[in-house]
Amino acid sequence: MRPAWRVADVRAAEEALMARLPEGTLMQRAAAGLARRCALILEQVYGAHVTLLIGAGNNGGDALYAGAILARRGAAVTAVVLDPAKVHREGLTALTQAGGRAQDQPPRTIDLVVDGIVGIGAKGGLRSGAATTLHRTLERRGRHGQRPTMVAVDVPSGVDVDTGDVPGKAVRADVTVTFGCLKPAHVVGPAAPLAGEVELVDIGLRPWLRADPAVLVPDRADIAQALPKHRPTDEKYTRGVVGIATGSMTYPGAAIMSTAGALAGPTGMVRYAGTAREYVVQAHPSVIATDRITDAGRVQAWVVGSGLGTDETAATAVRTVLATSLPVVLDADALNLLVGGTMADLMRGRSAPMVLTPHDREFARLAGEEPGNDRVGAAQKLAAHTNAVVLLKGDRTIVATPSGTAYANPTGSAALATGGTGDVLAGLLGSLLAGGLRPEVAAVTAAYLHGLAGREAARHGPVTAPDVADALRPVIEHLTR
Ligand SMILES: NC(=O)C1=CN([C@@H]2O[C@H](COP(=O)(O)OP(=O)(O)OC[C@H]3O[C@@H](n4cnc5c(N)ncnc54)[C@H](O)[C@@H]3O)[C@@H](O)[C@H]2O)[C@@H](O)CC1
Ligand SMILES: [K+]
Repeated sequence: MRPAWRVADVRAAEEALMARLPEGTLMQRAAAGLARRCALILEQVYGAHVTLLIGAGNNGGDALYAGAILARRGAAVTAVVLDPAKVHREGLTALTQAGGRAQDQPPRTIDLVVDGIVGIGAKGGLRSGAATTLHRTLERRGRHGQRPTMVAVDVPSGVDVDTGDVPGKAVRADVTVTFGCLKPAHVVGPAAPLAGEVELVDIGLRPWLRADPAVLVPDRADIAQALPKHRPTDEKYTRGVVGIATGSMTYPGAAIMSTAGALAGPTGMVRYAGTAREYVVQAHPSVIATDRITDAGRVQAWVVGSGLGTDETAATAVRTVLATSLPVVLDADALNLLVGGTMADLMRGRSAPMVLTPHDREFARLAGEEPGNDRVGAAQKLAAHTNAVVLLKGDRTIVATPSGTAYANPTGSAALATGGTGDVLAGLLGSLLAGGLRPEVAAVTAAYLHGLAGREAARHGPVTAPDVADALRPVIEHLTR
């Protein structure tokens, strides 16, 4: 897992580390890493036109020192200083001594922009002067008429570093070069896609980061390790049998899609219980189907909700599943049925794992308020309140546990914003729970695989939920090979 830390924790670590080093060491390390990446992007530094956007703090200092390194290698470096009274003096001197220059407007030709407007000292959206300069800069073109490459220093300026919120205008970077550790804005919220590709430069900070990370990001190896490995001695109950209680005569598609998600997972068998049974068996002949949950036979986890509707039959289904001592995924309509009343009591009384999978509107109904600007905090709060793992869907899906650990999924894809893909996710998650994964591991794994499957499906054109379900098996196979 790749951890990301909040600003206060980064500052504390930097202070502890800086106390043992000659002044300016960290900035030199940061600038060296930044210049190295810019040089890689430019391929040929000599003769390249580099513009530095310089704000009032050390973020600008990093950019100025990196600019000095590039100027010494023959780049034409121009610093556009937003507030000359508050510029990083030593950095500016280093730049001019290396042959760079400072002015208040962007030059005509720009191959590469270094965004040193603001870093972890940011408050609110980009200020108006900075936004105007950014706008002008983005109108410029490179030596070959191309759009300039944007490299953000530490974070794209204008984002809220701790929450990943984007309160106003902000830089959209192609590459962000960050120092010491990732910050939440790189991995959650609307800020995450603005960071582009994130490169982490080691400045020796890691041993000094003593606080718990704000959020953890799984990578391929984590997911490959989490996935159950099949053994020759396996039978269906060691692989996990999952029960699906979704869909209805009105919404049979939800039942078919959640079953498809479950079948794509590492399950030994899928049982279905509900009024859409005939449709499900037609679409998936290997599924054992009954009308009622109580007749379903032995399962090791339940998925309930999507397409059930909210009538009495649906409420009975949710109640019946919650009354078992099995792990449960509560999705879609089940979440709406949880709002208020006896369901909440049933949830509180359970000791078996539960995973809630809301999108924003379902979250708002459940929590009584929108997820808001701090999606990690919101998911953590709902998880603590419901005693369930919460998987808050989004471009960067968040998984939060009742004890406060949070994960951000890095494989999100706009392709997944289409009807029925949530059903596939819930089914897959159920099959991972039935396979014995801890609920937060199952949720993180399901989100990751689902995102990869969405990307894979999108390579062949517009994506439908069946495409995502179909893409899951090869994605899982590839990952575990
Ligand atoms: N603290 C350290 O040890 C290190 C810090 N480094 C760099 O220093 C940065 C932090 O430096 P600072 O603490 O000086 O803070 P910043 O440089 O991030 O920002 C502070 C300045 O930005 C202005 N500002 C705040 N919000 C703004 C907004 N929304 N729009 C426009 N301007 C805004 C403020 O007036 C303030 O003067 C890091 O992000 C990193 O780039 C690196 O050199 C590595 C070491
Ligand atoms: K920046």
